[in-house]
Amino acid sequence: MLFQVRMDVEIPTDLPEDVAADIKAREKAYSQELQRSGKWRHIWRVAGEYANYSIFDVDSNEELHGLLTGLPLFPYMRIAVTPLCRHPSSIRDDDR
Ligand SMILES: O=C(O)C[C@H]1C=CC(=O)O1
Repeated sequence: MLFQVRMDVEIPTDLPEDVAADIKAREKAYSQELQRSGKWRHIWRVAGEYANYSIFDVDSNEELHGLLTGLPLFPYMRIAVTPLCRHPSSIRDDDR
């Protein structure tokens, strides 16, 4: 199951810099591990914003929920999820 996910990050300005740096480092490792696993298929920065558009490929809504709530930055994010399905004109075999 494919989902487009938009993540907007809002780290409080009063969060100590070292704490924020640690969370971002753990977020990067978590994200890259999921990308290597194929669960997090794409990630794109929204130009000019601390936000991304991502594509997740998961087995269920529950799995997506678990992955998103496990993000180290989750407490500081607004997340919007859009379910996707194959477009009849797609020429890509892996769009499912
Ligand atoms: O930078 C972001 O968009 C937030 C988050 C998503 C992956 C990651 O490494 O950080």
